[in-house]
Amino acid sequence: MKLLFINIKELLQVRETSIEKLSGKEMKSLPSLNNAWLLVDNKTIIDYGSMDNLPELEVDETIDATGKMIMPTWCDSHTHLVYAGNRELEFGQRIKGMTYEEIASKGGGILNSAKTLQETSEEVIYEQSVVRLEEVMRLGTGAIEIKSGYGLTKEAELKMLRVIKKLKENYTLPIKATFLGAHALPSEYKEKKVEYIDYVINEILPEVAAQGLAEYIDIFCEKGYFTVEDTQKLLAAGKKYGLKPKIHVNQFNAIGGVQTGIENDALSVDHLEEMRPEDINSLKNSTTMPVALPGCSLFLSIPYTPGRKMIDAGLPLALATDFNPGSCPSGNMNLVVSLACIKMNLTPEEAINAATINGAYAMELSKTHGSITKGKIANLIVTKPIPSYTYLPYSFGSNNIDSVYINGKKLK
Ligand SMILES: N=CN[C@@H](CCC(=O)O)C(=O)O
Ligand SMILES: [Zn+2]
Repeated sequence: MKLLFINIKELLQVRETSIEKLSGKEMKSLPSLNNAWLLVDNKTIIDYGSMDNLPELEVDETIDATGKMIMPTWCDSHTHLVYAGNRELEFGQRIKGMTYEEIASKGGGILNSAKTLQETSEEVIYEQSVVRLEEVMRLGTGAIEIKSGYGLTKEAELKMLRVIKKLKENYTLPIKATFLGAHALPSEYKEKKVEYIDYVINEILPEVAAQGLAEYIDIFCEKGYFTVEDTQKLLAAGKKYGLKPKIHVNQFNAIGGVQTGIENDALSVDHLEEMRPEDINSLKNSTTMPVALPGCSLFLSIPYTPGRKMIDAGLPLALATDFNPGSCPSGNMNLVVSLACIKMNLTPEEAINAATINGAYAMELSKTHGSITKGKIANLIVTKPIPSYTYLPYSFGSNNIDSVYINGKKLK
């Protein structure tokens, strides 16, 4: 099936050669082609060029994209999209003045979601997750990472990971699974944190690995949750099973988790709302991608990751949603890109790079996704007619997406 898009107002994120990621000043440029055509064969990007030089091509379908832009789909490298129920009651409590930490310390927060998930059947969790996955795909997400971490027992963690596996089987976009057994301390383990970490390492992790249910391992390295020592111990154990780290660090406090992540060759360190100069320095010359989650900052009214400062220091940066019931009940990458510009002072070019190619890197997908490059997978966003790509982050809250293609196929 050959598909030809013609009269594309601007083809964005066009990279002749495949790149892994962009850092510092490189993020300023978003290469594009005006008045372009794009040829897709089945699921692969075959060729592109200017309409001034459109060759004679035999195709099955021609799509006129007059006034519209085409770009790679968003790569959302940090989500908790599989969960049960919601936390709207806590939303009300926060509006009345309680903090996220206070709610968590009273048994709400992650433990609340874990209780609901434990009591919900695998089928129902799957059905609820499908609704969210299809929604974010229609919003332009074409590659996604999903974490466990609302199970907190062997049975419930495996149940979550099986739901992720079923999503992988039934949807054609790439989905990466992360094991986040150390997301919070279950109440049965209060005052017994060492025992819980040992339970995660000795009981759950081997089963996750044996069943091939995860690519990555994660931990919430934070005051009141898990320490740097817990993080070191868990990541070392994960390594034995070939699980690379992608970890939650520096959300409320900077306690050294960035360095532990880097020392353990973390693919990414995520959140980073609280960054010390030494955290920025440690990330220089590392292969670890820093990931900002501005939707979480918006929803919890906490500081935004100092993305401007980090890019100015020469670092790469990826953007992701953190889609979860407690700190960011939205999986809308378009909003994330707007927030990165409005609240973190990223330019539209930097934000789009962070949400495409750098997001792909944070899921080990940059060889196949994240840019318009010959041979890459045709996961595409076709915008509505818009004046420029700056209009995407500028018109925050508007849906500028006309259609989305996954593996060269238009979503219904
Ligand atoms: N901070 C840790 N985990 C999630 C929130 C989980 C929750 O509140 O349910 C996050 O990334 O923000
Ligand atoms: Zn998260």
